[in-house]
Amino acid sequence: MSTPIAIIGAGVAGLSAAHALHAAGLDIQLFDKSRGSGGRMASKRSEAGVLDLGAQYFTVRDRRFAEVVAQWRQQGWVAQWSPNLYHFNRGQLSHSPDEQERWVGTPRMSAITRGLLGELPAHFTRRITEIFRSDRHWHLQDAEGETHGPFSRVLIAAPAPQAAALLGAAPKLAAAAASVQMEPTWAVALAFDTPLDTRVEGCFVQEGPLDWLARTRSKPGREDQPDTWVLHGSSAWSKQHLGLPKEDVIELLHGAFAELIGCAVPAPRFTLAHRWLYARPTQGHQWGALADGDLGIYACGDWCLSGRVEGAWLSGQEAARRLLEHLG
Ligand SMILES: Cc1cc2nc3c(=O)[nH]c(=O)nc-3n(C[C@H](O)[C@H](O)[C@H](O)COP(=O)(O)OP(=O)(O)OC[C@H]3O[C@@H](n4cnc5c(N)ncnc54)[C@H](O)[C@@H]3O)c2cc1C
Ligand SMILES: NC(=O)C1=CC=CN([C@@H]2O[C@H](COP(=O)(O)OP(=O)(O)OC[C@H]3O[C@@H](n4cnc5c(N)ncnc54)[C@H](O)[C@@H]3O)[C@@H](O)[C@H]2O)C1
Repeated sequence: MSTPIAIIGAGVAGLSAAHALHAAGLDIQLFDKSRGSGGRMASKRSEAGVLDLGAQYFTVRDRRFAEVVAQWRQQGWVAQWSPNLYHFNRGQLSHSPDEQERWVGTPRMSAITRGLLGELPAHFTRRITEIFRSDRHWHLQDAEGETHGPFSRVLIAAPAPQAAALLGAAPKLAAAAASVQMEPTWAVALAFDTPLDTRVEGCFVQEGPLDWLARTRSKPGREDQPDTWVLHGSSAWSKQHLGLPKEDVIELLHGAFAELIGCAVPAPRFTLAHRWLYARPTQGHQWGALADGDLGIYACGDWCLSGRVEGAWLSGQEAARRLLEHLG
């Protein structure tokens, strides 16, 4: 058996790379600090059903991604979502239909990463704190003080600030990752006993504290759920209110929602708030992935491309391609 490759991060990018490397016949091992896969495309189980707190849907622009999404559809991992779309601007809620194809995981966003993970070897609740070289191989140190290895190569698929912290052995890659600013997003979920009397199923909000809101049961595979809504704070608002207690965030975003939705909004029977510290890069890049083939260190993630699900998947593919190219 060959010395395996370590992949840090089991979000879309890490799993995209893992798949490509596994398909090429290489041994890989995934490490993630969370309890499961998905990263920012994770879904949370709650007493009000499953909630997509991060990525809400994805669009497809790249041909290679279109091909893989067609396979995911055949496997039953994704379906098209055609919400009754609105936008809110200058105090007005307006119907805003368009022709864009939008996709969601079924019956939850995390079905995609769960499918990609399959039987791949993975270690969860392992926050990697250091990557070091010894005896011509790489080793990982985790937050519990445990060491993992040896590995022939290491691929880091974490958000840019977290990747930068692990890239000490590759200063040029570390500098590139450290140059990427990522902004936070507060996400709030509200569940109502009586369905809200509105036709809105998704809304782009262009002013005030909110950026986006979606009605969960309008998404395929979630029709039987209670009437839950996911609200996202804007980057500016989320940054300004980063340290606010969750109860206050819920109260403020619930208030903003009630003001714009245009129907009576009773007290929710269930609420939840989640803070995404590194939700989105402030700008896209065209790096594809970062690589130092001599050292055997690679980095990928949405921040290397578009800051979206598609960018994350493509970046994972590019990191794997460059690794395989270096292997010859
Ligand atoms: C609120 C929100 C809404 C969004 N909406 C959309 C949308 O509608 N459409 C869209 O296309 N995109 C959306 N996005 C963006 C999309 O979710 C991301 O682009 C994509 O999921 C990023 O995937 P990734 O694999 O690059 O990173 P991540 O999903 O962040 O995966 C990185 C993984 O690395 C792990 N990790 C980090 N550091 C360590 C460490 N030291 N040790 C071990 N593991 C570590 C993390 O736990 C995580 O699982 C949204 C994001 C957020 C936060
Ligand atoms: N909140 C966060 O942290 C986010 C991190 C990363 C991405 N986020 C949002 O994801 C979607 C995905 O972008 P996309 O794939 O380019 O989607 P899109 O549907 O094409 O929308 C892009 C952008 O265009 C505007 N828009 C699109 N359709 C309409 C419409 N029918 N009416 C009005 N405006 C429309 C809107 O501003 C969209 O944001 C994207 O929403 C990221 O914000 C969140």
